[in-house]
Amino acid sequence: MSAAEPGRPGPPGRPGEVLVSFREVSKVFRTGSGRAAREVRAVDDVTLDVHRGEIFGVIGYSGAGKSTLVRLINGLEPVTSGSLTVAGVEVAGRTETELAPVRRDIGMIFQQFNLFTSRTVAGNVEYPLKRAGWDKERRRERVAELLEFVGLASRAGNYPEQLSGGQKQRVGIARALATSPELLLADESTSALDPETTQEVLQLLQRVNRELGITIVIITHEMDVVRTIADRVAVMQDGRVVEHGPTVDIFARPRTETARRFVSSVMHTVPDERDLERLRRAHRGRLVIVDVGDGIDIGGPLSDGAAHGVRFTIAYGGISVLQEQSFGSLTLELTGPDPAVQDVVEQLARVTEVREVAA
Ligand SMILES: Nc1ncnc2c1ncn2[C@@H]1O[C@H](COP(=O)(O)OP(=O)(O)OP(=O)(O)O)[C@@H](O)[C@H]1O
Repeated sequence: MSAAEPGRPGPPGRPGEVLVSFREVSKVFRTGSGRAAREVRAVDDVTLDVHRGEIFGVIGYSGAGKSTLVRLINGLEPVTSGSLTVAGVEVAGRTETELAPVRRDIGMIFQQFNLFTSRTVAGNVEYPLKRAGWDKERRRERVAELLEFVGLASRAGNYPEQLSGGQKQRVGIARALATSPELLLADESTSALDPETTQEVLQLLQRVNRELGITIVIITHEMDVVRTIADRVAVMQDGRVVEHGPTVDIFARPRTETARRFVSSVMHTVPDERDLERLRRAHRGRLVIVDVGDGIDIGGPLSDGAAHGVRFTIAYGGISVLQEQSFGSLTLELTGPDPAVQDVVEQLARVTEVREVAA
């Protein structure tokens, strides 16, 4: 298994085929000894599939277990229990020697780039090729090809300290791609970058995925990163995957409080506590938050309500488009006779998710 090289179109990938499979995977760190002994369940009973050819996002707050989850994939941390396979090969319980062939097919990039400061840009990219035993001429060609792909051909002789953060990450990406891995793990790869540079690096990762057919698992605490490039996403909290699915579904219908908070950090369609306080002061009627989007018809219940003396006002909300689907939420104030308002709320609940704003 080996991904296409820069310059050549990559395989389109076979959507749906599983590349990484977690089955009831846990990772427990044990620190200290005697009375100071402590156990941290960094990854707790995770069952999850990453499909070949996709960009899979892992989002969570600090300490949720994202880095540990991803480090299990290439065996940087051994699994405590459960089964974890990469391209059908079991990773759990393997020795370092047994892991070597699996690792050859996995590249990794890091938040702090982890470049060798004493080597040039070309030297950094060449390093994994040397380790893999490539001869000098092939290494030279491959390095040139990779630097061309990431747009740094003119910086081959520079040292990392002469580069911007975004350029350093592009060197990190070229180095990670050197031996044509099938899977790229990106650990907070844009967290040290400003918003504009973040977009540049994300666009490059998108090209790595689309043009070279490389599957990407990207860890982040920024929902904007997920929105920009992830096809599917897992939301982590306290070591557990509390929600996962296509990015559009998580955005359109977040089911857990954690996912809702991440979505509202970029969507601003759901009022936060401060907004709610203001809304309660400004609106005396019954306030409900309803999810809206393609295929959700809230017009029916609202027109029926109007026929029974219920008026509605849009107090807050918005609608956006992601991957060609529209979704969002509206906060409605309903006024009128109590039984008729109650009837409208029940009718709305039949067509969409309705959350009541407590008075
Ligand atoms: N080597 C280790 N020894 C002991 N505990 C660890 C170790 N690595 C991680 N942990 C603990 O495991 C939990 C999950 O950490 P992890 O770094 O995976 O989370 P994260 O979501 O990636 O957080 P961050 O975004 O801050 O890196 C934390 O409680 C952390 O302190």
